[in-house]
Amino acid sequence: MEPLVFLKLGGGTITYDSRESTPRIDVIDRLLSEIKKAKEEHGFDLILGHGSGSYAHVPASKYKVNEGLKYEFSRMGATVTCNTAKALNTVIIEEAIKIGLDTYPFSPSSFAYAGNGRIIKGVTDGIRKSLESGFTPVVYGDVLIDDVKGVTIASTEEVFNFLSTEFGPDKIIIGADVDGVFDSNPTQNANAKKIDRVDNSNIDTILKGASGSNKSFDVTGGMHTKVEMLYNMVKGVNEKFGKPSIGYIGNAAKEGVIGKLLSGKPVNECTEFSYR
Ligand SMILES: Nc1ncnc2c1ncn2[C@@H]1O[C@H](COP(=O)(O)OP(=O)(O)OP(=O)(O)O)[C@@H](O)[C@H]1O
Ligand SMILES: C=C(C)CCOP(=O)(O)O
Repeated sequence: MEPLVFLKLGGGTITYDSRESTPRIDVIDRLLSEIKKAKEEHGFDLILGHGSGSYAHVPASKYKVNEGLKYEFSRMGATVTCNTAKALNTVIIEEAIKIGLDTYPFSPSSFAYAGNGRIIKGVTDGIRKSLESGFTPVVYGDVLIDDVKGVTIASTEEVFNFLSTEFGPDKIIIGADVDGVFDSNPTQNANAKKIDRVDNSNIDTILKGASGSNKSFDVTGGMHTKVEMLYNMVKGVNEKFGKPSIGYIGNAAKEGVIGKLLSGKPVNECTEFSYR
């Protein structure tokens, strides 16, 4: 069996923040090419995920989708948000087709079910079989039907968290628009210092310095949620599968960083996560 890697392409990297529902096609193509090359050279299995950026975060925030079916507009808002998330997924798949990367889309709204904001059930046979058949399955942050709230938002990290308990990935990479995790928000504090490693010894301190996203429309918690969920995934794989899993938050906006992380080459623009 090949090593299994999860890779998220952050919404802030693959879309324009200030232009609603506008993809950065050049960045998407570069990242997909880095992925294709690394896969051809190193032969790992990959589950690819992508955030929503200025696509679904905008209606999710406008229609307060995370509050569930509370308002008269909630059902329509959930459908618009779900459809908008799918629209970016369609762009990613179209670009992968052009580049020759064999992807296959899996919408979390169709395979996963939530309970009070967390995924509690999901059918993953199709994802497993697609991996065995040589595809790169592609998932994304989506709207899910929720047992308690009616509907909820599941970030790509939440989807990865669920899939990590099923598949036990060896490596989990979160591609963001910063060089990793800093001791405070680097886009607001020029003196912020980058953290090279996160593990059992410093996770609590690091979480204190990791705040939300800079984007006004973000509904999934920014860097704080990423740090918390990535650490928990790495820990969870270690405990459930009895093997190490290594995590990275790295700068997907800088050329070559994702390719190197996928290939196991040294990278400065990242923070490494482990559990001992
Ligand atoms: N301690 C920190 N270290 C690094 N970045 C931080 C920190 N605290 C806050 N941030 C902010 O978090 C942002 C990354 O989170 P954000 O949710 O915007 O990423 P994203 O890749 O667009 O993800 P998503 O796809 O979930 O929207 C950075 O651009 C930065 O402004
Ligand atoms: C806003 C929606 C529907 C999903 C957000 O997912 P993320 O961009 O991975 O945080």
